Amino acid sequence: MRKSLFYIVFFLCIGLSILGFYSIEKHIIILPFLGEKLIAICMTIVFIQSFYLFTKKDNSKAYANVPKNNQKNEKKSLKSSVKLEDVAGLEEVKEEIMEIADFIVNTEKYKKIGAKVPKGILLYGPPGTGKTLLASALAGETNTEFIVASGSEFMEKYVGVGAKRVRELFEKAKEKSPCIIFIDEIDAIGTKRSEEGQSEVNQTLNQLLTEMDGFKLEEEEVILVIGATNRIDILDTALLRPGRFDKHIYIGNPNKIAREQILKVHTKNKPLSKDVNLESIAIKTHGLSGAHISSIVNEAAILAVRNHRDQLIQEDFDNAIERVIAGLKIKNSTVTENEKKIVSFHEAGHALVGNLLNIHAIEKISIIPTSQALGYVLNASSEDKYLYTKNDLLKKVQSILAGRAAEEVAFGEVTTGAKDDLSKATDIILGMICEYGMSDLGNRTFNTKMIYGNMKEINKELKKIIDQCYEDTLQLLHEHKTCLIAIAEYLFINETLTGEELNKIIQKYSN
Ligand SMILES: Nc1ncnc2c1ncn2[C@@H]1O[C@H](COP(=O)(O)OP(=O)(O)OP(=O)(O)O)[C@@H](O)[C@H]1O
Ligand SMILES: [Zn+2]
Repeated sequence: MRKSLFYIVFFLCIGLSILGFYSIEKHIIILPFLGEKLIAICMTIVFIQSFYLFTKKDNSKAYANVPKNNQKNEKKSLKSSVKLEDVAGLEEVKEEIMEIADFIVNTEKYKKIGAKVPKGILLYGPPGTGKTLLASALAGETNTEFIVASGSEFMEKYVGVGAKRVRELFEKAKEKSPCIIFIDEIDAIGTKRSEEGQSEVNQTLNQLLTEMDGFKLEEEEVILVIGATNRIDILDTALLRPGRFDKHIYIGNPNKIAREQILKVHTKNKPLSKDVNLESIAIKTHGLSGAHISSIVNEAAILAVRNHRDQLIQEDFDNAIERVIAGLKIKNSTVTENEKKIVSFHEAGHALVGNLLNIHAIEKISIIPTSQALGYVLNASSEDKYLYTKNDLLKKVQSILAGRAAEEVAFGEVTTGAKDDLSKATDIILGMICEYGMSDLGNRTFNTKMIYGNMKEINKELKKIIDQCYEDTLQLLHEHKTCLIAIAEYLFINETLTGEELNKIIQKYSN
């Protein structure tokens, strides 16, 4: 509106000036009010407007280089045909997703009672584990529009373009409500904001935060934003706050049972020969993701065609596994059977000692490799504790050393797998000696200078405490060796173990 008024005045003034000059030149009166004064005013206005037009920062030029289809960021929304039955394994996650589906389908029910419908869910975990698949299954189950975007497509070298695209994305979503926006690789826009530089990243993230805070939805409108990332650790904490992505769901690599289920889903429409044993394929694909398994099945089918067979045989799968694993070269992607056995004992040791010394409730034990470790014990979050007795700390050290001790009890020798454990145990004991006055060196602290001055005594004390803890742990594990073996065997076969299953095994063997 303001723009058109600008041009009306501009052309009107040009017209009047031309008419004015013409009438002066020809000595005729075209318009009675068109005197020299008015001509001068019109020319001044034209001059000012032309000056403005030439000097104005031309934003449209900046956008001109942005590829045409991106300029409008035309996002297609679509109905997803994926259903939860297409997502194999991930039983607990599926349950959570079904609860969220109920929020979307029966919004009224929740709004009536004053319950807030979740705005954002963050799915995080290693690549290829089915995050995208889950989001589209949620859209499929609820029959809602599904808008897919990727964090990287909001990143442009032109400042402001990313923010504009985020705005357009949400406008589109409001039109399509009820709708699910899926933003893959959200870390591309959601990294921690920097003080200076990277203003494009900052602006785009700020826009996303504003949109999520502000989506002022009409009564019947429902928009759910699902973000996916492999790197939750680098996300800006502002994104994870309540009201934004406040629900975080971890999606890890599948265990053996889940891998077998994924194999079943992906071989459903493929002719398999009788010799194909999905369980044995599941065992051989330890540490691989759902995406890897899907490509193994596809590779096996290609091999069958190449060999002029109309059925997939076990050999096709074995060769496909080799090819996929060889092509991966990912650290920890798969471990040998022997390593898997050692890791089973190592993690069983941590879990058993943690339980026997009553340190913390255990939620889950896993020997599925991640990029950080070959296995892990996940503690159930208990209430925060700020004060520890000397005995608490010694027990903690024992549970940390229990991985290595279990290796020694089972195999008579230790591996390099306890590197991190040793460094954690050392840190705790150094704290006991130098910060908390909990050693035979007395009720005192040591500052850095003093540590250098008393290095020998501190080292001696450290060795004494850590050796004693290790001895105690070894003894405890020897006493409960049958139980240790039972846990390790269960882990070896099933790859994951819940706290409940662990308690059952311990109860069975400790009587
Ligand atoms: N649980 C599963 N059940 C069935 N198929 C799966 C499962 N997990 C992964 N897949 C297969 O792997 C493919 C890739 O999965 P998806 O794209 O959902 O992974 P992602 O976690 O989003 O990966 P990224 O983090 O790399 O984006 C899927 O299309 C599917 O074929
Ligand atoms: Zn360990």
